Amino acid sequence: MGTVSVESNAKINIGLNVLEKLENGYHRLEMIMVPINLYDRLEIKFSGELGELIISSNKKDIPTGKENIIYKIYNEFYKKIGIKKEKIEVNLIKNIPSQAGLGGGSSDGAFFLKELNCYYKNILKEEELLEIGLKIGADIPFFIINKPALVKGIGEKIEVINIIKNFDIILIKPDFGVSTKLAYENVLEQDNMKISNIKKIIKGLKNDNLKLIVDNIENNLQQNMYKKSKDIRDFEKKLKDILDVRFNMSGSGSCYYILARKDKSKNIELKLKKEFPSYFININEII
Ligand SMILES: C[C@@](CO)(OP(=O)(O)O)[C@H](O)COP(=O)(O)OP(=O)(O)OC[C@H]1O[C@@H](n2ccc(N)nc2=O)[C@H](O)[C@@H]1O
Ligand SMILES: Nc1ncnc2c1ncn2[C@@H]1O[C@H](COP(=O)(O)OP(=O)(O)O)[C@@H](O)[C@H]1O
Repeated sequence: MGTVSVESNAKINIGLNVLEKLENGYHRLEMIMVPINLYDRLEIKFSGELGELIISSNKKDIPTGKENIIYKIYNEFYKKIGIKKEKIEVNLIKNIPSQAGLGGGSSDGAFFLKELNCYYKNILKEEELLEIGLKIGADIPFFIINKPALVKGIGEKIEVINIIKNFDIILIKPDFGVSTKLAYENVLEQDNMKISNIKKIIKGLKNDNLKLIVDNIENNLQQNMYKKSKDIRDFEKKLKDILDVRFNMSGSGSCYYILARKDKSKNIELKLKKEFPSYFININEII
């Protein structure tokens, strides 16, 4: 019984290598993922009586039925613990852009799962939560751990890394989204794909060497989408014309980010706001 309010944060991928395609159609990856201070909010009301999940949201383009990741988590959780479902109302305040490569849906799902488990007195262990998460979305396990990490497998092998968080993350997003499925399609058939040197990125993160990080970031899904999508090519050209710093796509996009020291990020923000006011999202940090 009662209502809780939970913030679910976004993430960015700092480097993303697609290594091989697996039997189940998913791809084996090697990437760095970091949680950032950009949040959705879940207002969760436990009724104390049997029933179903009712989702409402401030954003009309978000599904509020069984398509919502939160609904999938709800069904899977009760199936796992083997008790009748409780009527729960979730009001989802979306602030993380959708189809952006920021993990918004996956994060909502992961934080709802952690809250459900907490409501049932931590009936499931972390590895059981990770198992449920992975069944529903490859990015969900990361948000259950929710720390800077080297992530492998399809997204389930998570090795937390201690890093120095001493730079800003400037987020920019065009006015279109990217389907994750499309970003993965034929990615391994592209030739001269540049890959991230993940070891050097980790070294840069551990030693606060921003140049070493930035110089070694590549994203295979970005390169795949660049080949497939004129919209992506046009967007990158616009950024290249006004920026003299590297920018990279997060995950399957369409959000891009620039990593910059705090004394530089304000100037970049002003330049972006002047040239493309609708693209600028925020200056964020790793949390
Ligand atoms: C690309 C990444 C990088 O962090 O994040 P986003 O850009 O979505 O935030 C993730 O791999 C996305 O994870 P997630 O968004 O949970 O993917 P899912 O819903 O599980 O899968 C959507 C589709 O993406 C493809 N997929 C996803 C993960 C993976 N390792 N290999 C894949 O091939 C599959 O075609 C799958 O059907
Ligand atoms: N809680 C949710 N928040 C956002 N999108 C959701 C949610 N549940 C399901 N979706 C669907 O998942 C798709 C991808 O959402 P999202 O995870 O935000 O993108 P990305 O995986 O690129 O970060 C959206 O098109 C949306 O229809």
